[in-house]
Amino acid sequence: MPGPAVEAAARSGGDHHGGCCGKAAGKWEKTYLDVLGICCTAEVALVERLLTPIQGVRAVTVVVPSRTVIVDHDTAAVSQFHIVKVLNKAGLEASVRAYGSSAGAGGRWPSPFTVACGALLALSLLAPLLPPLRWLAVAAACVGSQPMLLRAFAAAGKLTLDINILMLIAVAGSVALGSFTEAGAIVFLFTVAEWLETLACSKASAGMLSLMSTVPKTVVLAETGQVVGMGDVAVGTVVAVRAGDVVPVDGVVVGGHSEVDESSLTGESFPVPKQPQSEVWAGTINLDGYISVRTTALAENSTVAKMERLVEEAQNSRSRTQRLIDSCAKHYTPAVVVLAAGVVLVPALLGARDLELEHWFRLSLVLLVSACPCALVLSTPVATFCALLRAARMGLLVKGGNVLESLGEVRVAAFDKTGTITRGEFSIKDFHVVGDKVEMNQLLYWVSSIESKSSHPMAAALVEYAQSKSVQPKPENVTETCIYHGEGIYGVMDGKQIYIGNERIIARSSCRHHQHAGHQETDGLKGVSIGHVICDGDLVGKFSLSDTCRTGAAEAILQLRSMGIKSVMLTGDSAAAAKHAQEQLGGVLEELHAGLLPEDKVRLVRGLQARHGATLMVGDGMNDAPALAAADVGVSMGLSGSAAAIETSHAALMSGDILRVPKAVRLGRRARRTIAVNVASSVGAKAAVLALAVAWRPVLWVAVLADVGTCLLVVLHRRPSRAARR
Ligand SMILES: Nc1ncnc2c1ncn2[C@@H]1O[C@H](COP(=O)(O)OP(=O)(O)OP(=O)(O)O)[C@@H](O)[C@H]1O
Ligand SMILES: [Mg+2]
Ligand SMILES: [Zn+2]
Repeated sequence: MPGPAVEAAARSGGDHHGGCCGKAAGKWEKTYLDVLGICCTAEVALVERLLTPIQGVRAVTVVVPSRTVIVDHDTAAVSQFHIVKVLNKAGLEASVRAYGSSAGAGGRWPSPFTVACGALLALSLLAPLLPPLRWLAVAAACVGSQPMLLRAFAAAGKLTLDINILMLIAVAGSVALGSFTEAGAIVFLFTVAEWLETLACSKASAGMLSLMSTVPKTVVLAETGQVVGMGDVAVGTVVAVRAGDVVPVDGVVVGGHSEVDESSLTGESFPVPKQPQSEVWAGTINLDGYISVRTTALAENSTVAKMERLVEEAQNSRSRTQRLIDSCAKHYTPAVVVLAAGVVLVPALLGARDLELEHWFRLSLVLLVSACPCALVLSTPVATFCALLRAARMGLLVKGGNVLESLGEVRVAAFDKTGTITRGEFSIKDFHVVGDKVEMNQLLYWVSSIESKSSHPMAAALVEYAQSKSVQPKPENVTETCIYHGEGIYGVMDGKQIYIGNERIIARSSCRHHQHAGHQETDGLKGVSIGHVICDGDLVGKFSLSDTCRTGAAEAILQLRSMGIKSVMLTGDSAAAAKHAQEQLGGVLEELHAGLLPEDKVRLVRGLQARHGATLMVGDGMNDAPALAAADVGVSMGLSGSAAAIETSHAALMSGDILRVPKAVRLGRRARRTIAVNVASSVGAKAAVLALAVAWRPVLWVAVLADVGTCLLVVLHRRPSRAARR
């Protein structure tokens, strides 16, 4: 394992950076930094203002709940250590996260400032015995506020009003009022709370998917045994993967047999058997056996790299609630600071003196301390961050906070049949020629060669069936193909125009004498899907295939029903096949819609949204993309074909376990509840402190305790519920 190198998503070849900005095509790197000094979104503005102007920095992403800053920069123009220096000059305690290590290495122990502050404060409590000791409280405040001073100056320099400035004013105010102990207590409370928050957040960021850290940087070429760097591997290269190795690339097995642990991607820990033609993914573990794999995607385009980028972007995409809170927070802080100033200036101008003025001054300090909406502003991102991570660990990639919120609001679930409710592994029940124009082997040769061009689950079954009759498909002899979603596939072979598909494709092929008589001989088999082969306008073959429902499909639909969510099936397959699946499920589905074209699915999803509200659609990412995009939450299932699906759907379920769908809805609901509790407690605590200050008397350290206490509560209030853990 190479040393802690930062993820080098080196984009090789004609990198689009080389040209456009006229710089030497540098090596773009993503540096992950732990920045302990981040308290809440107030510091996000500060970090962005510090880093964005640096020459060579292309993008800065701040993930507040894990105190992670991800900087996309050109190493030729700016080194990661220069970036760290800029952040540390502002007292943000930044460090480069070593690759694959658990994040947040720093912050294990309170900083020496905090310990010294605590010790001095404790000594100052002996002041009744020895009065001069009370000055130790001021010393405690000065020692403990070192880090705050640095950040306050940096924030002031960048004209951002952040918690450090407010706290310093409050400390200075209480020293001015002669309550030294209170000044020391504010600093001590604040720095201890910061340290505890850092501990909690480093645990969270340790969970941050650093999947890429599991992917090796070198590969072994299969034919020469030579070890080469990942950057030199082109698509189509055959690499060797020995037992115990981590699969280095996405690819297709071309030789050997083994079992692979895909839990890093799907969250499912049972080993999956792999043989020639099986797909394997980078980041999964080759448990036993030796396989040679033909690369189908380069390192940074691998599914695991897409997953990692997706989780990062998801952390950064703010949900509707969060945007609302952040915009309120932006106005809240300056408004409260102005109010705090007014609360002391007005009485002073009206001639208030001594005790009365002191009361107003204390009240204005309490207002100041309550001015930073830390807890409120953290309430959404922390809960969202943890929920997204938990989802990713169970193989569900959710694209951001608002998708998570929508998951929590779902009222109806629409399921695609093939590959979603059913395994999408068809078996051929019957395959025969019609008429005497074409004999069987010729038919099998045409069908399997043309179907080799289709990614439809039925196509694989038809190709396999032909091979079982020792007919080898020759896709290279297919001179033209066209996929008709919802109908079938068209291909030209040996000068013949061949259509393969369902009823609709017969109409499309303007098949001359299609008699409906054909139905009865194959409809006998219950619930099978019927396929037709038309060659130059003549019906020359028929076949029927059937699929089995996934285990757990009925259970998943029942669980959704127990959560008040109704389930419907939308399928392009025939009504017989849909009814057959419904019987296998024990009739749990409330509605069946069959024989749909992809655009029909979109129309039906919109109908469900209009009738019931938030709609969840679960389908395979390929031909259900429009319906998945139309739903409030479109979940694509299955690891294969997920690369495309990840782009089009709102969430990608990497495993085939349909029981994760109700689990995901529960996760969304739980995240919404946590956010509501966090918002209520942070607003409630501030209101209580202010009410106490006005009604009784303003006590500064209570205000600080309330502020940092609710921050801590929000950060710690993330226990995964038993349900979500199950
Ligand atoms: N490559 C193909 N070969 C043969 N028939 C096909 C092919 N593609 C589609 N069809 C026919 O068109 C019908 C609809 O296809 P479509 O992919 O829209 O739905 P589906 O995937 O079968 O079902 P679902 O909508 O539940 O996923 C299929 O049921 C099948 O009868
Ligand atoms: Mg389909
Ligand atoms: Zn804050």
